Amino acid sequence: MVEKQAKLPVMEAFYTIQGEGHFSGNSAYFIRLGGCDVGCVWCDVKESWEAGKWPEQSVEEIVGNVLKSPTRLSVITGGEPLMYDLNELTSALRFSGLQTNVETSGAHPLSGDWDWICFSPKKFMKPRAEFYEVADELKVVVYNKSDFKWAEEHAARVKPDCLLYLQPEWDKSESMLPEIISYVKDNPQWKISLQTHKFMNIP
Ligand SMILES: C[S@@+](CC[C@H](N)C(=O)[O-])C[C@H]1O[C@@H](n2cnc3c(N)ncnc32)[C@H](O)[C@@H]1O
Ligand SMILES: Nc1nc2[nH]cc(C(=O)O)c2c(=O)[nH]1
Ligand code: SF4
Ligand SMILES: [Mg+2]
Repeated sequence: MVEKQAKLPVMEAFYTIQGEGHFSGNSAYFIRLGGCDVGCVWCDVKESWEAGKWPEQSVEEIVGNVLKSPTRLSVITGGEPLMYDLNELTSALRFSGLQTNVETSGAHPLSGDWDWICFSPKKFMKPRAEFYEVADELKVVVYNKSDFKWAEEHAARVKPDCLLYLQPEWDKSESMLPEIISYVKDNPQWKISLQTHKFMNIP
């Protein structure tokens, strides 16, 4: 019997520098899967939302492209990548010696074997309870002052060793970055994550 291979809608796949969070500054190969139903009003990749717009690729094709780059770090993002069962993709990536990192809102069931889970919960769709157990990094986007209290509610639920990041919403940076700086000085368990790729003008 021939096993059916999973196909996934790939919006784009690119070799760049991880711009955000704990791995910021590391070279990384990004795989951006199309499709998201979370609906964040400030989402910086709204064109990803409609899954049907993007060509489907087999796991073999996806991994083959990653291996053309010299990096050993893969980052699966979207869209919301966990709208799909990612077991097959992550096993193939790991089999090829790649580190598997994911960027997720946690609004869909967890699948896949991950070396690093960046959990970025959203007000627009309640995250699932399992993500608090597995998150390596909690990355809360700060859009207004009420988001600090909201961030603490999630921080109270993650594992004690989960790293805590506040990331300014890109268009609100001018007003919110000073607030974030002050908050982190008063609450040093938090760190700042900036979208450094946007300053570097890279993908
Ligand atoms: C585009 S999302 C894709 C992955 C997943 N859907 C999620 O939201 O985590 C990648 C990261 O960018 C963040 N992000 C999206 N729009 C942003 C914006 N306008 N400013 C700052 N961060 C943003 C998200 O919170 C998430 O951490
Ligand atoms: N360079 C770079 N770093 C990133 N970190 C998270 C991103 C994402 O959109 O998931 C992202 C992205 O789009 N580009
Ligand atoms: S969950 Fe992620 S991809 Fe989906 S709308 Fe929110 S920021 Fe955008
Ligand atoms: Mg991005």
